[in-house]
Amino acid sequence: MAASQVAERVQELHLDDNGRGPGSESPERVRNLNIVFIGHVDAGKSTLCGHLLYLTGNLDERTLEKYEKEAKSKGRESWKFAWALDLTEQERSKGKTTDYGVASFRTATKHITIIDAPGHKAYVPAMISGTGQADVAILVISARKGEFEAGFERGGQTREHAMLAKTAGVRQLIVVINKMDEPTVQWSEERFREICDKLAPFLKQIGYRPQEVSWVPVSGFTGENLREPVHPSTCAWYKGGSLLQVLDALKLPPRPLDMPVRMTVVDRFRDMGVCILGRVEAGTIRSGDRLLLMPPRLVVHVTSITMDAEEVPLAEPGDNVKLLVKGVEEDDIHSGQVLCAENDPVEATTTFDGQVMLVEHKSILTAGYRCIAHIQAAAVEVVFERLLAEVDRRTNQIVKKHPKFVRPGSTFIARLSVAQPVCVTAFKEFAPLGRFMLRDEGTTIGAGVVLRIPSQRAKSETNAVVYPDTNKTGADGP
Ligand SMILES: Nc1nc2c(ncn2[C@@H]2O[C@H](COP(=O)(O)OP(=O)(O)OP(=O)(O)O)[C@@H](O)[C@H]2O)c(=O)[nH]1
Repeated sequence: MAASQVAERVQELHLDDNGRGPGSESPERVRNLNIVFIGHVDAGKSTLCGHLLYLTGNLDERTLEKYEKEAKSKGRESWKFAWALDLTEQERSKGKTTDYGVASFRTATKHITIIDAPGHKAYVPAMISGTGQADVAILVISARKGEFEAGFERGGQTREHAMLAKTAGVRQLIVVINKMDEPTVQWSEERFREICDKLAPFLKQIGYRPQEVSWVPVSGFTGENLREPVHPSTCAWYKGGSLLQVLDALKLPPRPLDMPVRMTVVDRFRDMGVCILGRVEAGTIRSGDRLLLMPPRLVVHVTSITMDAEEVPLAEPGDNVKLLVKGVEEDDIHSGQVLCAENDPVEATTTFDGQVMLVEHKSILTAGYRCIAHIQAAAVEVVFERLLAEVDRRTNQIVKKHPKFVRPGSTFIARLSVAQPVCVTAFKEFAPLGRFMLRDEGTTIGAGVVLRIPSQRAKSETNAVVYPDTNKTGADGP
């Protein structure tokens, strides 16, 4: 699905009133929380999303019956909830999500936008775009015998997705152990614990602190423990809240309202004029504002702002919005660009120093190596110009200067250059524009944070290599 179809999808789902009418000004308005569903193929992400929409009144009986009939006619009856998000023919006939789907619902305290990311390996770039917009990730694990194991082993998407979520800066993780109803599981505490015990050390290793992770057993298919806590006659040992209760209790991430505007561009299309889809990372955008599109440095006039198919007067950090704009042509706009405050734009660069964690790579890596860097929604070719230092990940101290090569598993600092200018900032100055992921031949090989932009060295008055805040790397670093 092109991201331009997102708005149509949201409308098709008969969404509830989202409380964002013209009078709903900050700070009283209900705050939005973006949640991405990630996990191995067939873990049950789409089913879970569809069932949550149903239980929150955003998927009516009639539509569900329609999906059920259509699914049955294709021999895929059990897929009826998944069809609420898997809307393309290709997705339905294959039973696989190929691009991320978006919908939203309300809980007692929050407006929640859900992003259903595809699980299949081939669709990781779409998953990266989806995750880049999220505040919270729900890592869906199938408890079914053999399925957890297949997803968690090397090459499975459980590890890769969790790592990508961490690198994309998603601080809160909810691990949903799904398919608890399945005959090989039957709400077994032993199976639940076995999965938690295997996953927890891995999550810690990639940087999630135990207090950032919640664990919830559910059945996306029967709906147990989604809205109401699971009945003790089905599961006597689980004493925590239902998935919606856990979501309701989450703290909202801080919103940098007072910073200059930064909105990452995810897509563009034409609909009564030129439209830009993206996520506000900092500042407040009001209709009537003039912004600067970087890197091309074009002035953009915002004529209206739409969120969840409803016009709103302003957009704040964390909001995924559609801007109707004047002053630019559709062809001027590309994913990965950043809309900025006109008097304080982010600069574009083709060179930056980054601290990289090389996770999976078939051999050693040397200067001159090329791969694809995902920087916000942009995918650009990147070259490792120079290896500057190898770093001990735990202490963040340099262990070797100017290494000739680095091995898989190592953390190092390198000077990187990209084919086209990109908008990045040092991670410690503004984290949302300071992260990147590296992929080669369809595999995620590493992740990194921007340490500095060499041309800006004079400003920082130092020639020394600058590191991310050591205290922060455990939580925010790659
Ligand atoms: N028994 C049982 N089956 C489930 C549950 N959740 C999902 N399934 C089944 O698992 C299969 C895959 O479900 P999907 O929701 O399409 O999985 P997905 O993770 O979205 O898959 P991709 O979109 O391909 O990544 C379908 O046959 C579902 O009916 C569950 O809680 N219990």
